[in-house]
Amino acid sequence: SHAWGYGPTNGPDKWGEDCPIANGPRQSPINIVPNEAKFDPTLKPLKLRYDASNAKGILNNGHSFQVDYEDDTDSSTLTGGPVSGTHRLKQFHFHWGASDDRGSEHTVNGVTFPCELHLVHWNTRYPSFGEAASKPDGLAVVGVFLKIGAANPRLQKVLDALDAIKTKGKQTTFSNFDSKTLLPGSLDYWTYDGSLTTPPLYESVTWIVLKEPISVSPAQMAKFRGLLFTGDGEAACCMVDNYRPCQALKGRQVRASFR
Ligand SMILES: COc1ccc(CNS(=O)(=O)c2ccc(S(N)(=O)=O)s2)cc1
Ligand SMILES: [Zn+2]
Repeated sequence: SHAWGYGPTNGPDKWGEDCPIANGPRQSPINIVPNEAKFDPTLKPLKLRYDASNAKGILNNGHSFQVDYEDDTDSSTLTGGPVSGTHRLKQFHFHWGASDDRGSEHTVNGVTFPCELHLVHWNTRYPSFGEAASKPDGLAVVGVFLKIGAANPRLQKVLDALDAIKTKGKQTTFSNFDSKTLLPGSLDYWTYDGSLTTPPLYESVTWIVLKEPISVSPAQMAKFRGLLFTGDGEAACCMVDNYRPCQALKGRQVRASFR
């Protein structure tokens, strides 16, 4: 069976053929309707403590690119927020569009953003990421919207590394990067129970979507769009529109950490 992707023959509307959970009760992403999100005063502030020295490498995985972190100690963690216990940062990656009118996975009142950052964390009540990834409380992903504006200097180190990982399977070292610098000033968030937005689509993610976007310039967006889905020697296919459309809420409650 040909691998999943974002094309006409292997894209999101085909994923259910290999992954029946694609039509499950807690799929992601979703459209967030702020007026229908209930402020929950019991939600704790989000605590993100990241150690720049844990950054390991940057990889073109053929669907996006990701920056991988050492996760053998509790030095880069998410605590508080809607989750209990400690979650370790595993990787961050992005989703983006072929043009600035689309690209994010979550939407807000139907509004799309050109790009969305995902910081993936796993619950240390489980022995490893692989164990946690399929458990209902196994993962916590922080989503950050990117909005067209001034160039974001915090993105530049990541974007400058992309020339070295243009094609699928390429990776290079990437060290000393504090992913906290990618976060906006406010950590106000919406949270809901969801899933991975790519196969295996496990319903294991507590989503934490920040209300405040960070900026990205058109020139910086062009760098994302310079990547390829395809590997060396294959017919080149631009890595764009690597986002899953919004999924049905199916009765889920979205909570807000702010009034
Ligand atoms: C076979 O075991 C596994 C376990 C986990 C994966 C997925 N890998 S992953 O967790 O990094 C993510 C995929 C999609 C993410 S999103 N867009 O929702 O933040 S995170 C693959 C195989
Ligand atoms: Zn993602």
